[in-house]
Amino acid sequence: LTCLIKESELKIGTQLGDGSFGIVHKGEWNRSDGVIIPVAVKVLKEDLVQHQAVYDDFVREVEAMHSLQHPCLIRLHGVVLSHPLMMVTELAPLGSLLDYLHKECSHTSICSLWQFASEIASGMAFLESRRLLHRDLACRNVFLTSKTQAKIGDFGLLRPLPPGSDCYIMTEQRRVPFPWCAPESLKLRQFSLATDVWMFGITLWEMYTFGEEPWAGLSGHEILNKIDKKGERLIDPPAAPEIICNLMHRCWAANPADRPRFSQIVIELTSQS
Ligand SMILES: Nc1nccn2c1c(-c1ccc(Oc3ccccc3)cc1)nc2[C@H]1C[C@H](O)C1
Repeated sequence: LTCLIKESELKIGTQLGDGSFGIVHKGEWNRSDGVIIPVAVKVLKEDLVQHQAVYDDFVREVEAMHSLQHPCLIRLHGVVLSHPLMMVTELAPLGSLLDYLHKECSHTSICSLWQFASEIASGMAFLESRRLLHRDLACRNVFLTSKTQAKIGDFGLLRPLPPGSDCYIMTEQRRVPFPWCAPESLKLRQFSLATDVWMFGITLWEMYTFGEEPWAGLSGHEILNKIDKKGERLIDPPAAPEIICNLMHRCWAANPADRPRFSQIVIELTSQS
């Protein structure tokens, strides 16, 4: 494992919050070359890697994540194979985009949101180019390393697409974020590059509503009924420019094949800004 970190190299500080799969602390990593790096340390929940098979699977995933380097992805520096496991990653001093939107609320300028949207699309286009799914794209899993830099995190238990197929049937009992899910994910537990695009549309909606909860108060069944049977979609956020509303609706096309690819979305968001 190329990215093993010894527990003795880590100094764990204050708790930053409760991320997905575990608690996150601020920390310092005393790298073997003597450089001290500010990091975030995700202490994974025990039950996550209980069984040896899951543990081995996870260690393989980490190898894949460690190899992904992109300016719009939170860098995974390595893991500490302690009990519980710890993931040592790049620190995002401004925390999650969701918390930032709630705190800053409408003080976040529309052009900052546009810049964040372009950066998220760019990070997702990189995952798409490696045929890797995120499966849990949402504002809670986007982090700010500065007021002008958003990075995607928690591409944690991403699953490489089975060779030759373009969708992944979800099996493990991982909790599914219903309000962010495409109809085919809710109906058939299918996840694909196109379902990541649907989730990007929901993430855009979260951004331009400054962190509102999509389909608040509805059950998975009620959401599926609305988006699948009735073809309903979330209300256009008043703060969203026409072009962003148009993009959201294309990401929410009922037929996955009609949704844009991230490579296309990046071109639209960067050429217009
Ligand atoms: N890196 C961070 N910096 C500051 C605050 N943070 C970070 C992470 C965080 C997110 C994901 C993660 O694990 C990864 C990252 C990349 C790829 C795979 C897993 C570690 C920390 N989580 C938080 C806080 C926000 C949430 O409330 C907990």
